[in-house]
Amino acid sequence: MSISPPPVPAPATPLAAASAVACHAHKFGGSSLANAERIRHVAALLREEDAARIVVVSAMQGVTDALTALANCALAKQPWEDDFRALRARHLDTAHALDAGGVHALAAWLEDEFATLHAQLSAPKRSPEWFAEVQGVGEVWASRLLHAALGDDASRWAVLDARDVLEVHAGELGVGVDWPASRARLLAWRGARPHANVIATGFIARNGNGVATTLGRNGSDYSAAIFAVLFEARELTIWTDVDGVLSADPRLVPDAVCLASMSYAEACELAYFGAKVLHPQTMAPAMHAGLPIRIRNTLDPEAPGTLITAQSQPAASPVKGLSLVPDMAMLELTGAGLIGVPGTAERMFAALHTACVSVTMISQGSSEHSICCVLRADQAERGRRAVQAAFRDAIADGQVEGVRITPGVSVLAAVGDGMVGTTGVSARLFHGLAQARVNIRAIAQGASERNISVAIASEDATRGLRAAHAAFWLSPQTLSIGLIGPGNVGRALLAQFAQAASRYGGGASGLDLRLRAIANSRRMHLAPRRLDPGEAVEALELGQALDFDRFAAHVRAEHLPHAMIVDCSGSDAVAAHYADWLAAGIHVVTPNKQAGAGPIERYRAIRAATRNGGGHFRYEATVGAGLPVIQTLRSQLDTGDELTEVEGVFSGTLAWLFNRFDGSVPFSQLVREARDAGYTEPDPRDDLGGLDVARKLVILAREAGRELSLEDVEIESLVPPALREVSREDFLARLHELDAPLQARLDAAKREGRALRYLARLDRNGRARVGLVSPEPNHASLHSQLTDNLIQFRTRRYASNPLVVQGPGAGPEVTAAGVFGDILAIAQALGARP
Ligand SMILES: NC(=O)C1=CN([C@@H]2O[C@H](COP(=O)(O)OP(=O)(O)OC[C@H]3O[C@@H](n4cnc5c(N)ncnc54)[C@H](O)[C@@H]3O)[C@@H](O)[C@H]2O)C=CC1
Ligand SMILES: N[C@@H](CC=O)C(=O)O
Repeated sequence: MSISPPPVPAPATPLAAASAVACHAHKFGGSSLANAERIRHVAALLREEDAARIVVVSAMQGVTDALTALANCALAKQPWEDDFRALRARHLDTAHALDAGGVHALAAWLEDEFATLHAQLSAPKRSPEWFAEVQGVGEVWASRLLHAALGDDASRWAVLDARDVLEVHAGELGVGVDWPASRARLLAWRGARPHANVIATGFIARNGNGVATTLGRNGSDYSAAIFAVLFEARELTIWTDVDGVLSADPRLVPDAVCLASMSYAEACELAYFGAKVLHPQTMAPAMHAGLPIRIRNTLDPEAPGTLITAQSQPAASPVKGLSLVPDMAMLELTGAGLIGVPGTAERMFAALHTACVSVTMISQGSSEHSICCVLRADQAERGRRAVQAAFRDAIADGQVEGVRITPGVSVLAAVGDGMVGTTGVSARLFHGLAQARVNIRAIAQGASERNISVAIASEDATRGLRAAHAAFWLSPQTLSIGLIGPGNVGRALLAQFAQAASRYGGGASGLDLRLRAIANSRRMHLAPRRLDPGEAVEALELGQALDFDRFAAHVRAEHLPHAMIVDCSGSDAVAAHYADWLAAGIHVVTPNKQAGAGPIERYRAIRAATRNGGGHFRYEATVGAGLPVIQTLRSQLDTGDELTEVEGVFSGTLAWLFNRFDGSVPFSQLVREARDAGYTEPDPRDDLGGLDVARKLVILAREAGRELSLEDVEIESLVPPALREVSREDFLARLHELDAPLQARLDAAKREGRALRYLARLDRNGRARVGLVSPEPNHASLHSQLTDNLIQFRTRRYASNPLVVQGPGAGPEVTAAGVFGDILAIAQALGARP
C-alpha cells in the first residue's frame, strides 16, 4: 500500500514566529481522560514540561459512543433520557472533583452544556450537522475539564474549540483539510489569545460553510497531527494506555515487544493491516511536514515509547510488526478463458468498486488462470454477486468456471522497511507458519517489499501470528519448559538453571530456556512468560490443583517455537503421559525410570511417537545419573556394534552402602545416611529390593534392542518379606530389621576373605539377574569407591576387554547435570550451539 499525503501548503505567515515560541504537541485519548483521577494525572504531566504546549484531547473514555447512541436513539424516537442523565451525572461528578471550590464555575457551565444537548436531542429538526454537533460535544467538555484540572496554572492556558479554526471538507479518500483557511483562522484566534499553551478539542471541525462536522472515528489522532502542523510543533506525543507500538497484538502474542522506533511507512502499513497504531490518515500531515510522532503511555510516562519518523531506525529484525485482520473472505475467479485476456482484472475490480466492496489483498499467479482477492466477510456475498454479474456471459459460455467465496479467512501481514532488499524474510515467515502447521491460502507482496501478506484460515490465525512472531522476534531455540517434581533432583536442576541463566536466556548462545510451569504431586503453577528458577518452588505453593492436560497445553505454547517437559518425579502416573506428550510434539527429558523400564507396550508407544515426527525423548540420567552410559552404548550400536553382555554396579546407593558396610556401623544407619544424601529412590526399598537396579538393566537391554521386561529379571531383594508391603513410613521406622540378616551375609563373605557387592548382569544368552554377591578379589567393583557406578559393556568390538563407564552414579547434583545435559542435547538437535 502506498500513502500519498495530501499537500500541506507552507504557511504564508509562520505561526511559530507569530506565537514566538516553538511548541510541543500532545494528544490525550479517552483512556487517559477516563475520570477525575486520570485527568489530574494528565494535568500533572503537562505541568512538568517547560516548553509551550498544544494539547489535543479526545472525549472522556466511552463518551463519543454514548453520544452517538443518544443521537441514534433520538433519531429512532427511542428512549434516551436515562442514558442522558447518566452522562450528565458522570461529567458533573468529574467537574465537582476537579473544581471543588468552583473557581472555574465548571459545574454551572456543564449544566448549560447539558441543557443545550437536551434541547438538541428533543428538537424535531435532524440533519447531518445536528448529528455531528451531538457526537462531538464530548471533546468540548473534556477540554474544559482538563483546563480546570490545571488549577493555578490554568491562566496560562487557552481552550480552543476546533470548530472555530479547523476547516475541512469531505474528500474522495476521507476528510481533507483546508490548510490556508485553517491557518488564517488560527492566526486570528491566536492574536486574541496570547497564552503560551493551548488545549484544543480533537475530532471536531467546521466545514467551509461554518457548519460543525467531525473527522470520523479515531479522528482525534488526526486532529492532533493537523494541529501539530498548524502550530508548527517540534514533535507530537500521542498518549495512550500502552507503552508504544508493539510488534503484535499483545492479547494474542504474549511475547510482543514494544518497538523503539518505526518509519511513517511502517506505521501506515501496520495501521492499515489492523494494528491499533494510528490511522494512516493521522500520519499524512505528519509525513508531509516531517513531524516526529511519539507514542507514550500515560500510566508509565518514564517509558520511552515508540518514535515514528521518516527514517526507519535499524533493528535486529527486518520485520517491524505483524498484524492480523480477522473476519475476511476470499473471492476467487477461475477459468481457462481468463488466460492472456486483457482487462479481466479491470472488470473484476470495477464490479467490486461499483458494489462498494473494499479489497484488502490481491493475488494472481502468472498463469492468469485465476485471480483472487480478500474482502471483508460482511461484503463478500455482495462482492460475489457483483463479479458474477460482470462475468455472466463468460460463465454461461463456460470460459469462466465461476466465482467462489471462501469464508473464515484472516490476513496476516509482516511489515518492515528492513525487508527491502533483504533475502530470506519470506522464507522465515513461511517456515514459521509451516512449523505451526498453518496452511497459506494466498500470498501477496508489493514491489515496495515492505509488506508480505498471507491469507490463512481464521481458525489458524492466532497460531499463525504467534509462530510468525516467534520466527522473527525470538531465538528459534526458545524452549518453553515445564518441570515436574521439584524434589532432590528437581531442585538441583533449578539451581543449575539459575546459575546458567545469563548463558541460556536467549543471549549470545541463541538458546533460551524458559521455565514456564512447575508441578509436584499436588499442585502446579503456570507462568505466562517466564518463571525465575530461584522462585519457582515458592510460586508452586500458591499454585492450583495439578491437571496434566492443562500443564502440557500451557507448556506447548503456540507463541514459542519448542516445548519440553522435564519429569524429575519417580512417578509411574507421570510416565503414563509421555507417549501423548511426545506425539503432540513436546520433548521429554527425565531421570525417571518408569517409562524406560515400564510396560513394554508403553515403551513401544513412546518410541513410536518419537519416530513418527513427535518430540525428542532423552533419559540418560536413568542409568548412572550424570554418567554417559546410554550415549556410550548408543554410539556403539549406531556405528554397527552389537551388545553381548553387560555387567556391573548399577546403583549408587548400593555401591555406597557396600563400600561403607564393614560391620562397624549398623546397615540401617548407613541407609538413613544414603537417604539423607539424596542417593536413594523416593522409596529406598526400590534400591534395597533390587528393583531400581533391575530397571536400569531393562533400560540398557531395551536400548540394545532386546525386549526385556522387569518380570524377566531375576531379582534378589535385601528387604525382608515382612517389610515389603508396609507403608514407606513404617518401613523407615523398622529399618533396623535389615541389620541382622545383612550382618550375617557380611560375616559369611569375610570368612572367605571376600566383600559384598550388589551387581547386575545381562549375559549373552539374555539371562538377566541382579543380586548381592561376593565377587572374586580381582573384580573391578572392589576397586570403586563411594557412589561409583561401574558399567562394563562387552560387545563384538569390546569382546575380550570390556568398555567401562565408571564414576559417581547417584546424588541430586550429578543427576540434575545429566538431565541438563539431555536438555542441551535436544536444544542442539534443534539447531542451538550451547
Ligand atoms: N536421587 C538420585 O540420585 C537419582 C534419582 N533419579 C531419579 O530422579 C527422580 C527424582 O528423584 P528424587 O529427586 O531423589 O526424588 P524426590 O522424592 O526427592 O522428588 C520427587 C518429586 O516428584 C514429585 N512427584 C511425585 N509423584 C508425582 C506425581 N504423580 N505427579 C507430579 N509430581 C510428582 C514429588 O512431589 C517430588 O517433588 C526419580 O525418578 C529417581 O529415580 C535418577 C538418578 C539418580
Ligand atoms: N537411587 C538410585 C539413584 C539413581 O538412579 C541409585 O542409588 O543409584
